[in-house]
Order: sequence, then structure tokens, then C-alpha cells
Amino acid sequence: MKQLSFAAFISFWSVAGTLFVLSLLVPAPRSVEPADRRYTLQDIARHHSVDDCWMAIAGQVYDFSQFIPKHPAPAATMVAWCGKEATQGMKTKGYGNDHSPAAWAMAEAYRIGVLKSE
Ligand code: HEM
Repeated sequence: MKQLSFAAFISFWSVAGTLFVLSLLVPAPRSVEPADRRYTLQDIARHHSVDDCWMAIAGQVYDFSQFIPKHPAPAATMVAWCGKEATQGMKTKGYGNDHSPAAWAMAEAYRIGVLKSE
């Protein structure tokens, strides 16, 4: 009887262990990563206000709705570019000076996809 329960114990844990290892090896179904989503300028144009602000910059698409209140310049400077291709805005700040590398790096956190040519 003891031998039988020992054998049952061993087979249970070998099956459980095998299933566990297999579950680690089989990749989970891959959903579309936000960074891979593709948006047209038409999609972006629908988000053109202070609390719903998307921009395309250098081929990437960003949702800056949460960032505008944190931006160091008055909201209107950014809002003028919401819903648009805004590479020029980012590179000139509206008066000819590019943003710092830190500002460009900050934008990465708001990236939602890439620009799809229409
Ligand atoms: C595309 C439209 C934008 C316009 C027109 C714009 C304009 C400006 C202006 C006028 C200033 C203040 C003046 C100055 O520092 O020279 C400024 C500063 C700044 N902006 Fe923007 N901005 C835009 C987008 C962004 C974005 C998308 C980010 C980052 C997510 C950003 C981050 C910053 C930072 C960190 C500063 C401080 C100065 C610097 O690091 O360059 N801005 N911006």
C-alpha cells in the first residue's frame, strides 16, 4: 500500500512538473504591442484638443493628453499642434529652438504607435 501511494505521489508530481515546464516554454499569444499600432493622419486629426491630444512626430504617434498640464510652456503652445503632424513644433518650439534631448526622451513615455502613410 505504501509503495502504491509512493508511486502515485511520484507520478502526480512528474506530470505536474512536466505541465509546468511546458507552460513556461509555450509562448503566450502575442497581442499587437501599442508601439506597433499604425495610425493615419486622419486618425490623429480626431484628437485635437487640450484633453485629447495626439500628434505625429518624426513618423511616431503620441498621445500627449496627460502631458500637456506638465509641459513647462502654456498649454496653448502645444494645443496648436494637437491632431497634426507636429515634427516642426517639436523641433522649433514655435520660435526656432529644438527641444533638449531630455524633452525628446520624455516623449517616449507617450508613444502609442507609428504613422501609417495613407
Ligand atoms: C510639439 C509641440 C510643442 C511645442 C510648440 C512646444 C513648445 C515649448 C516651449 C515654447 C517651451 C518653453 C521655451 C523653451 O524652453 O525654450 C518648451 C519647453 C519644453 N518642452 Fe515643449 N513644446 C512642444 C512639445 C513638447 C513635448 C511633446 C515634450 C515632451 C514630451 C516637451 C517637453 C518640453 C520640455 C522638457 C521643455 C523644457 C525645455 C527643454 O527641455 O527643451 N514639449 N516647449
